[in-house]
Amino acid sequence: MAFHSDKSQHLDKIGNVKKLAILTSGGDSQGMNATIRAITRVAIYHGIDVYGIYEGFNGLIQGGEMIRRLSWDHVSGIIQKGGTILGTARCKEFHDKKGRRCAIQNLLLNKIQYLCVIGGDGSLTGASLLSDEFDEHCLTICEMQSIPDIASISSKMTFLNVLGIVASIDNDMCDIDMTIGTDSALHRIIDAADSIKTTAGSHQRVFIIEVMGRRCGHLALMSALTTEADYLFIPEVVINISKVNIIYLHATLVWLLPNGSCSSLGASDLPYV
Ligand SMILES: Nc1ncnc2c1ncn2[C@@H]1O[C@H](COP(=O)(O)OP(=O)(O)OP(=O)(O)O)[C@@H](O)[C@H]1O
Ligand SMILES: O=P(O)(O)OC[C@H]1O[C@](O)(CO)[C@@H](O)[C@@H]1O
Repeated sequence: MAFHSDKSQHLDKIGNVKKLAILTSGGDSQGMNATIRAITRVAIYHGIDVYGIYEGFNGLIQGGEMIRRLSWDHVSGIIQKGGTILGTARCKEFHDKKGRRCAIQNLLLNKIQYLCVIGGDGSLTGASLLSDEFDEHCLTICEMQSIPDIASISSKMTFLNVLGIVASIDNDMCDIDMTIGTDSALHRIIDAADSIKTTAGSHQRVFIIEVMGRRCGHLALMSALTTEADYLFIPEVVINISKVNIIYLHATLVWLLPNGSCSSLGASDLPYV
């Protein structure tokens, strides 16, 4: 493997090797590993030190062992695997400024100025806040003087570059064709729905299939179309369930709705069929 020949490319303004950290956050989605692999290897190719932050923003707030160096080999053999080798999480503390200040503190301590956040809309909102608040948090951290030499570290780290990559099965991000993970999730739903249909047909039963997608009906809509569902309920279209004509003993009646929509639709009141 040939590495980048221009050594100056990977040095920052004061001559240190650039450090890039990667984390995955929110719901896991197929393709996160391929993304981690691609970023790690391209960065290493350019002479940049790469770090993995484990368990999303939790790991960034915790620091220490949760931030570890990633080598070329660490990301070997993961391209086809679902989930994320870095682990993912939802992190309550990150919603608060105090949590994000801890995150900045750990980035300073590790001298990391480039951060790549792989996740859904929530994760990228958090990442964007981290970038916006960088100067403010640096100032507070210096004033608090809780870390030795923090003022000198902070004076050398004058910026934080944050890159967001949209990975979510929900496909709920505007201006992009498809979020990483959506297509694989769709395949899974269609496989499952196809199997359920044969049982529905054999028993003359109604099956309600709840799919994921949170407040976005994309997965439900696409899978309803491709599996010939008779009814489709999505958050984007409000339907009065009492007006839906339930056809008893319909051979393959399949409904699709994103998770969390059941109670608002009153679907729990449906008659047993
Ligand atoms: N408004 C926000 N401010 C700060 N941090 C946030 C915000 N929204 C989300 N986050 C952080 O990002 C994490 C993940 O967000 P969320 O649960 O919305 O998942 P997501 O990134 O949208 O992924 P998915 O689409 O797979 O659900 C949250 O647990 C929280 O730590
Ligand atoms: O059980 P949790 O943590 O709320 O996660 C479920 C949510 O995560 C997702 O799988 C991905 O965002 C959504 O489709 C779903 O609503």
